Parts: sequence; C-alpha cells; structure tokens
Amino acid sequence: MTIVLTPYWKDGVQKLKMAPQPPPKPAHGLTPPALDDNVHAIRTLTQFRSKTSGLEKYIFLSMLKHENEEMFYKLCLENMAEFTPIIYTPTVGEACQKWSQIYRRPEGMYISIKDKGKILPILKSWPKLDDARISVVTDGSRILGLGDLGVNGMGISIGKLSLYIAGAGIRPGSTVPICLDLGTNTQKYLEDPLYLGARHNRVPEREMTEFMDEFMNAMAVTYPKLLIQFEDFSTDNAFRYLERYRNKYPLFNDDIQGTGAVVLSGFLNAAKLSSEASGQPLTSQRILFFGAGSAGVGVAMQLMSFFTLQGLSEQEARERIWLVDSQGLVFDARGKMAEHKKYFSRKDYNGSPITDLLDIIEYVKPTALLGLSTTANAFHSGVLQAMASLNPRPIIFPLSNPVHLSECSFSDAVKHTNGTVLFASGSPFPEQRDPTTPNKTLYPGQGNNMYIFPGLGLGAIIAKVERVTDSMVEASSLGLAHSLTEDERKADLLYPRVERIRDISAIVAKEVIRAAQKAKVDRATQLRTMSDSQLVALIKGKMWNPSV
Ligand SMILES: NC(=O)C1=CN([C@@H]2O[C@H](COP(=O)(O)OP(=O)(O)OC[C@H]3O[C@@H](n4cnc5c(N)ncnc54)[C@H](OP(=O)(O)O)[C@@H]3O)[C@@H](O)[C@H]2O)C=CC1
Ligand SMILES: CC(=O)C(=O)O
Ligand SMILES: [Mg+2]
Repeated sequence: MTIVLTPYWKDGVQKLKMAPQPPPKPAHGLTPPALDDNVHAIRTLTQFRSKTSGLEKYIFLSMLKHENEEMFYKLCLENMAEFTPIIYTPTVGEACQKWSQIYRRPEGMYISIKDKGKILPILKSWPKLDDARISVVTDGSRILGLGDLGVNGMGISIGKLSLYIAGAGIRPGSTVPICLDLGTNTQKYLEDPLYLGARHNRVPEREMTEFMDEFMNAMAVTYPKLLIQFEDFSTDNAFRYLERYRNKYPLFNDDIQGTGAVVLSGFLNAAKLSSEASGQPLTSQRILFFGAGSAGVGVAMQLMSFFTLQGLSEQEARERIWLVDSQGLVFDARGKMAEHKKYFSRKDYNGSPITDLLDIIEYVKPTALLGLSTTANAFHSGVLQAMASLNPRPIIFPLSNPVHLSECSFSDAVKHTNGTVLFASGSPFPEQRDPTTPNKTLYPGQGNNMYIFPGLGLGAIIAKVERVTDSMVEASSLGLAHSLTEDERKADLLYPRVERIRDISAIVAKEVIRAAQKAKVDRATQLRTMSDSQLVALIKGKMWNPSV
C-alpha cells in the first residue's frame, strides 16, 4: 500500500510506504536488565526537562510520540500543565513557523489543490481507515495569531489532536490530522528552499470552494463515522465554510464555536464574581471586544446567550456588546464593512470614528474587555487602570495566541488593577502574588478552546451525531462552567485546573450528548434511556488510556 503522507517537493507528490508502527517489545536480552516502565518514565521526563528551549522540547516530545506513543501520553496526562505549553500554544506556534526546518516524518495528510479531481483515492490511502473518528482540518491561512503559514499549519492539526487523545481519551489511531495546501500568500515561505508546500499564492475563492466541496464529499464517503473540526482558516473562509457545510456534515469550527464556548464558560464564572463585587445585576455587564475576526465575533455570538439566559431579549443582549477592529469602534455610520461584523455594528453611535482604545473605554464604560486582536500589549497600563477605575473587579481576557501576541500579561493585569482583575488568557501565564494580601496567590485562567473541543468532540463521536448544533456547543460551555470544584471556586478560578481535563471532558461530553438527544441529531439512540451517572460511566469507560 502507498500513502500520501508527505508534503510536496516541487511538483511531485512523494509516495511513501505506510508510516512504521511502534516496534513490538524487544525480546528478553535486548534491553538492559533493570529497564522498568516506571523508572523509564522518570528517565524520559528528566531527558525532556534537560532541553533548554521550548522548540527543543517540542521536537523531543514529537520524537517520543513516534517512538513510544504510550509513554508520551502517560507523561502528558501526568504533567498536563507542563506539557500543554509545549505541544500546544505557545510553542506549537513556533514549531509551525519553523515546520519546514524541523519536519522529520509523515504524521498526517497533506491534500493539495493539485489533487483536485482525485481527492477520494488519497483519503482512502490513510492507513487506519475504519478507525477514523476525528479530523482536525486546517488550510494554514491563520495559524494562531501568526498569519498565513501555508502547509506549516500542519503542526496545529497535530497539536489539537494530541489534546483530543490526552484530554478526552480519543484513541490515537482514530485521529486524522489534515493540512490543505491551497498555496500561501506569505512571501517568506514561497522563497524558502525548505518550504514543504505548493509554491504559489492562495488560489481564488471560487477554486477553493470547488476544492472544498470535493474534499468534504470525499471525507464523508471515505470516513462515514468522522467528525471534522475546522481550524485556523482565515476569517472569511472560517465563516463561509462553517455555514456551507454545517447542515450537511458533522463538523464545527473551533475558532468560532469552540472559542465562543470556552469564553462563555469563563465569562459566566467571572461575571458572578464581578457582579457580587459591584452589587449590580448580571444583566448590567457591558462587553467590549477588541478584535472582530472569526474568534471575536464567534465569542460575541456565544456571549449573547449569557444575556438571554438571564432573561434579556435578543435585542437587549446585542446592545450589551461592542466591537472594535483595526479602524476603531465598529458602527453603522462608518460605512461599508465585512459581513460578519454587521450584526454587532452599533446603530446608536453616529459621531466621528473613535480609534483610541482609552477613548472607546471612556465611551462604552465596559465591565469586561476581551482581546482577540493579535495585537501584543494593546491592553497597556492606561487601559488596565481605566478598567480598574470603572469596576471593582474588571474582567480582562487577553485571548490572542501565542503568548507574545497576548494583549497583556497576567503580571501587568495584576499590577495595574491592584490585584482586582478577573483574568483569562489564550496562552498560559505564571501565577502572581496578590499585591494586597500577603501569602495569597492569584491564578490566571486559560480561556482556550482546549477546554472545550476534546469533550465536545468526544460527546459528538459517542452520540454518533449527524450534525453539531448550536445547542450542543452551548451545552459544552455550560458543562465546563459548572465543572468547577468547591476548592477551585474558593480560589476564584474561572476554569478548572488543567490536570482535571479528563473529568472535565467527561462532563462536557455528557452535556453534549444530552443536547444532541434533545435536538434529535444523535444516531446512538440507545444512550437516550441512560441516567446521567450511567452515561458518564460509559463515557469514561470509552476513554483510551496509555498502557504503561
Ligand atoms: N483563546 C482561544 O481559545 C483562541 C484565541 N484565538 C486568537 O484570537 C486571535 C484572533 O483570531 P481571528 O479572529 O481568527 O483573527 P482575525 O485576524 O480574523 O481577527 C483579528 C481582529 O483583530 C482586529 N485587529 C487587528 N489589529 C488591530 C488593532 N491594532 N486594533 C484593533 N483591532 C485590531 C482585526 O481588525 P480588522 O477586522 O479591521 O482587520 C480583526 O477584527 C488570534 O490571535 C488567535 O490566536 C483564536 C481562537 C481561539
Ligand atoms: C486556540 C486557537 O484555536 C487559536 O488561537 O487559534
Ligand atoms: Mg485555532
């Protein structure tokens, strides 16, 4: 059997034999006499920790996954807080940027625009055809906040799927990383002799849509049990292909829906604390979005349900949300604007454009400031102080990834709000001392869709859904919000500790299955009669665990 698992070299498609399986345990006498899995885990972790840069650690773990997958996931599960910043944001961002330099072996499928008209046989050559359950598909056009990385975006599909396995116990053999190669508009890559993708600009929209139609149809034919996660498509395409396929195939867009769900969840917990401190009702929250792309608008759409769940009408909910883009406050009288911004564009402002964030804050008087702008340090000291002067507990979520593009750091947020901030960021930051209470530690939340997609995907797979409905996405969010333990609430955490990711994914998956049942999109109808505890037990029982 041959399989297209490698990127392209010039015009040719390199065909490789199937990727080698991990070797069976060596016969007695071929390993050192005292080799023991538990001690070897310590040895491997020590080797990992001896690497000095994030990228070296990433490469080490990537090779470990290839050579000893069970050990990789065992260590990952036991050291989630230490491993996620390496296999995921921020280090995965650097790995993607340098993908053409660090590439070593096939680990997913690359489907090129040159394969148009013959995508089906390529998909059929995937070695674990019948096992395929979840695919993360990117076209590399907006990887984290790093822009168009072309086929270098493969690293993000692989990273997300590692979190499906570690975080939700999806079987490793059921995951299918895919990177679509539709060209790149990044000149640096086109000129890089090591670049692994097609060496031309991105193809026009019509050609891409024809390609996508063929690809999606071929995916459904080849993998009838597959759920698709669209990842890191540039904003126009993210909205376009979500709308085009969401009622036809089981899929969701992680940046629009996964991010919306994770932020709604953290916001629900933050808003309770903020309203307790201000004495104002939850409905008085005023949310300012700095960034109005797929993530900003996706989150804004999801936060509508924060208000409607409190009894506000759709119109009232919409009035509690303001968007800012690179031209400043988004308002109708500004003139022509992208389709996805229109719904939240303000109708009640007719003045001249307001572009400075401090002026916008003065005008809106937000209780919450959410950053999805890819603009590092946009929440500077003046912005943080302004938020703190308006609110006893300001909600500040700098959600852009990776770390170096975050709108502010946790230490700055703590410093300039005198420790009152309710904080969540897209990438992790270290904890801080409370400036006002000796010996008290303040913990940053990680408002990253990694808390949602593993459980959402697992629930959708177990329920064998025909579609992913908005109600399933909302249920994943509420499941996450309610999964905080008493201890976590006492520490004012907005998200559960990442070490509990498996438990959280089980809760999220259960809520997703229940919502799928309500919407009647579940094909595993035998689950409908189970009690909640039976369902959670079933979900946990289905989770794959490393055997070492
Ligand atoms: N925490 C999480 O789980 C997630 C985080 N993200 C992060 O969100 C970020 C945005 O992603 P996405 O929405 O897809 O990206 P886009 O590029 O589509 O959106 C960026 C938005 O920010 C606006 N913007 C850019 N520069 C400025 C500026 N100087 N001032 C004000 N606004 C500005 C853009 O304005 P304009 O529209 O005018 O161009 C656009 O609206 C990324 O960094 C990504 O990593 C994404 C998904 C999940
Ligand atoms: C987290 C994520 O999906 C992003 O930054 O794009
Ligand atoms: Mg993403």
